Amino acid sequence: MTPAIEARQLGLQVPSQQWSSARTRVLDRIDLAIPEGAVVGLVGRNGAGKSTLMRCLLGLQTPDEGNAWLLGEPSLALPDSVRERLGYAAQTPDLFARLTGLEHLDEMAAIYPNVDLRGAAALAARLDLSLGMRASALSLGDQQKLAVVLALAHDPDLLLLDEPVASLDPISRRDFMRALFAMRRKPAPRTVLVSSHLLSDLERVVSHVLFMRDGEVQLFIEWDEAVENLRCVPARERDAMALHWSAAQGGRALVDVRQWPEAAGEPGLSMEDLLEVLNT
Ligand SMILES: Nc1ncnc2c1ncn2[C@@H]1O[C@H](COP(=O)(O)OP(=O)(O)OP(=O)(O)O)[C@@H](O)[C@H]1O
Repeated sequence: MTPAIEARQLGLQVPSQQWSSARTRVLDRIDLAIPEGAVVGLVGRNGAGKSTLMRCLLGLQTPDEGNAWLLGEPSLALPDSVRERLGYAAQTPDLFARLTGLEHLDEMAAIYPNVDLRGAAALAARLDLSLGMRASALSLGDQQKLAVVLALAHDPDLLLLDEPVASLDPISRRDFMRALFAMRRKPAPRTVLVSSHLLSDLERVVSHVLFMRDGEVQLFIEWDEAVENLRCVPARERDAMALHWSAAQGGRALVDVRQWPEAAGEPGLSMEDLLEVLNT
């Protein structure tokens, strides 16, 4: 089956400093195939390249190496038939300051055939967001909520959300994550790529995790499989059997219990453990 999101050898370099010819690699030959219906948590420290990856996947930024495809079509030449099936909320909400939430939805309804105004209003109400206020009058958290409501309004098959809950209060975050989780239960498979630093929130909703560091994909795995088979264990030295090793906390290794059976008794895996071992 065609992956919902695919990247092959996707690479991007940017100038290291304003007046220098040196270049920094922001995306490092990324290969990726995200199956339809996956809800993928994109995790990495600040500057890992998460937003840049999303923009390249969406064709909003042109990579200087490799290619990407969304729903089987090249990211840099997406036909309208695929654009209509995409939803995207950027890290910084991209709104029209003078328009209210309802006016944003009307604008969308004029472009997209299947905008569900009732569903959008219901989600806004669940998130305690007023759709009658101009975007410029909304708090940053409410602007983020509106961006998410808009990204979901036309019931997209593929949703890319860049830190959608960073400015949300805990109750809105919980409601939003529930809405995201409910999407997985819809009959049609729906694919979601969502970046967040709020790992305990992600743990509840994702089917897969994608860890990035310095523009590279370190790990892409089904979360249930990771929880079942991976453990972080104390290890003073790098062992050939370890998948990753970190010198932090006296040394810790990421191991697979099928190759390292004594790790089976270690405490269960959390995303925080994984991030720490993969990033220190
Ligand atoms: N157009 C650009 N020009 C210069 N540097 C850029 C450009 N685009 C991205 N970068 C750099 O690429 C790196 C990755 O940035 P990106 O925003 O993708 O990271 P991120 O993982 O989303 O970070 P965060 O968690 O802080 O949002 C950063 O060091 C950023 O400064």
